Amino acid sequence: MSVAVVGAGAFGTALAISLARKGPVTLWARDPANMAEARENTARLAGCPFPEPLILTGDLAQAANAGILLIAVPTQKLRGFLEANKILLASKTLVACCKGIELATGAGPVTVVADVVPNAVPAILTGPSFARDIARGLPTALTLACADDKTGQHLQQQLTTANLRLYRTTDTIGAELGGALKNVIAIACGTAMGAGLGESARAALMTRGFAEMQRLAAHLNADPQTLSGLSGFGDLTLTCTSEQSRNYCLGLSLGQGTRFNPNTTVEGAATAKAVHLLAQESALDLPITAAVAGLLENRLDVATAMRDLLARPLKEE
Ligand SMILES: NC(=O)C1=CN([C@@H]2O[C@H](COP(=O)(O)OP(=O)(O)OC[C@H]3O[C@@H](n4cnc5c(N)ncnc54)[C@H](O)[C@@H]3O)[C@@H](O)[C@H]2O)C=CC1
Ligand SMILES: O=C(CO)COP(=O)(O)O
Repeated sequence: MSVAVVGAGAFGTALAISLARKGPVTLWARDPANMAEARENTARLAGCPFPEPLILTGDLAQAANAGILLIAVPTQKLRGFLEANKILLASKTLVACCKGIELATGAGPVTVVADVVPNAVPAILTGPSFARDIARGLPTALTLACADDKTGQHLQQQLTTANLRLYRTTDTIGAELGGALKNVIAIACGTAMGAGLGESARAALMTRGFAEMQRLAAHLNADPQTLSGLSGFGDLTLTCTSEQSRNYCLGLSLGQGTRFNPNTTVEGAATAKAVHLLAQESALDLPITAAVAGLLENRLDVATAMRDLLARPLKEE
């Protein structure tokens, strides 16, 4: 079955470049003109030329000729994109390539796809990977989650490349939660590092953040094993420790009190608010997520957030 990538941001472009190394792949962009001339996405992924088999198009109908569509638009834009194009996308295998929880509904990307295009087969591709690493052909391992295991096996075969190794699960809820929540914890870690609180504080936030991820996952009936895999623990590790991460960098600027470019895609910002709301509705204790939401909504400053976290009642690990 042929593959197309829909959405030519950094991640969509990188996936298309990677897949084009093993055969023809179509990349749909809202505005392909500059990329067509340069054969490169200079705005989002400069320095990574398109391989010859990458077919760039601005015509979504052309991309939708493929049976498998990788949808790489930010989570908060996913529903609108699907609504606008659901006739073209009907009956396709739609693989969400985004990490977040929808602010308006508390739903993850797979649920959003299933909601809007009920006759499509939904899946998600997630895990530790910077777009530039994938585009450069560096070794990367990701999680492919699809509730229908037969389709999952097919996707795993189709989307694995020489450098991009996919593991498979049927636990779509666990996979989407891992990818969404690690961004929130990365903002917390960046904030701590930016404020000069040190690497021990970061390790504590990563570990207790992981406990929050597991708590929410259990509440939503995800498989705890999934959170320990690439889409959870793996991506948490990458995102909380690298200045290549936009979520981590937003945190750094919060900690340092410096300006951050508001046009940057930082999925953890809306997700922190969405998950904080969800936790309040379900009486779940997610203190790091609550602190990140408070910082982003200017209800808290860094010193107060840290003091509050340290002053919580002592408990068993
Ligand atoms: N950049 C990275 O290293 C990685 C990103 N991701 C995930 O990929 C998703 C996309 O992120 P990036 O590609 O990095 O963001 P980006 O900021 O580079 O690009 C976002 C793209 O979405 C397009 N877009 C926005 N709204 C749209 C709409 N309504 N309809 C159609 N297209 C629309 C924009 O034109 C842009 O091309 C995010 O969920 C992110 O978490 C996942 C792994 C790695
Ligand atoms: O998801 C990513 C790495 O796995 C990319 O992280 P950022 O969105 O924080 O840049």
